[in-house]
Amino acid sequence: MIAFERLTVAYPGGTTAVDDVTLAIAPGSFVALVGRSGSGKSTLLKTVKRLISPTAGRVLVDGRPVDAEPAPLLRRRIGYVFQGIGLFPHMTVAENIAVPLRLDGRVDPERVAALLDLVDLPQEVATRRPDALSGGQRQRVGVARALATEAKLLLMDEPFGALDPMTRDALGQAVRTLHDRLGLTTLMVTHDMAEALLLATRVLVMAKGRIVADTTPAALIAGEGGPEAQALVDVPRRQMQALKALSA
Ligand SMILES: Nc1ncnc2c1ncn2[C@@H]1O[C@H](COP(=O)(O)OP(=O)(O)OP(=O)(O)O)[C@@H](O)[C@H]1O
Repeated sequence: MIAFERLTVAYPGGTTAVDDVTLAIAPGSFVALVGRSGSGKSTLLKTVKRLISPTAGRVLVDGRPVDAEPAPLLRRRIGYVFQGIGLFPHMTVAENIAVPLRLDGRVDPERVAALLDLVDLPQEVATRRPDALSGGQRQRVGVARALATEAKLLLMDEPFGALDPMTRDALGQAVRTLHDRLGLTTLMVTHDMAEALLLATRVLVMAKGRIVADTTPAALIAGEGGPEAQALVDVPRRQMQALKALSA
């Protein structure tokens, strides 16, 4: 569904954010992209939606280079959820969800209602503005909007970053359920290795612009994937041990 071929992104200041990355993501997979701050995760993700152009190499979606069609057509096929969500504050929830539908020329109140159902939001929030919702509810609106045009590819950049742990956990599970139910291909950037291990079918670890581990959650928990990956897995592992020690 996505292929990166010898992809390099160097920013004008001289930082090579993505350094010669080659990998393919199969349809239906839920891939978590983890790594320390500044390792290049967001930059890699943004090249899929053509928000950033590569310095070298190319990105393919559905077997076609992303620059083979006008950007709006490409973007319509890709749902994108990020931490700040970017809801329009002066529009109602329904209007926000309808933005991609309007661009498509097919605003339909029934579709908006179905999307609210899909993300488990009550219909009564449709007429509220985003500032009258909780952070978790706003994030659900972001997911509904991302899926409005029936995109099969979902990109998420720290989608639950600003949420409390219980809301974060519930939303993570909800997105995984939607992924399974709708047959999506999902690529999610997260700082949280526990979240990656619990939600993803495959985990990519980035360091200094390179993919340094590409494996399954089970293999990572078994101690595989190399030192960078294990440094990240060690965080939830140590927390679990500390909790066990407390209850002993
Ligand atoms: N617009 C930009 N101009 C110049 N350098 C940039 C730009 N955006 C990102 N960078 C640099 O590129 C590198 C990778 O940044 P990127 O945001 O992709 O990392 P990240 O892994 O997503 O980080 P974080 O987890 O903190 O969001 C960093 O060194 C960053 O400072």
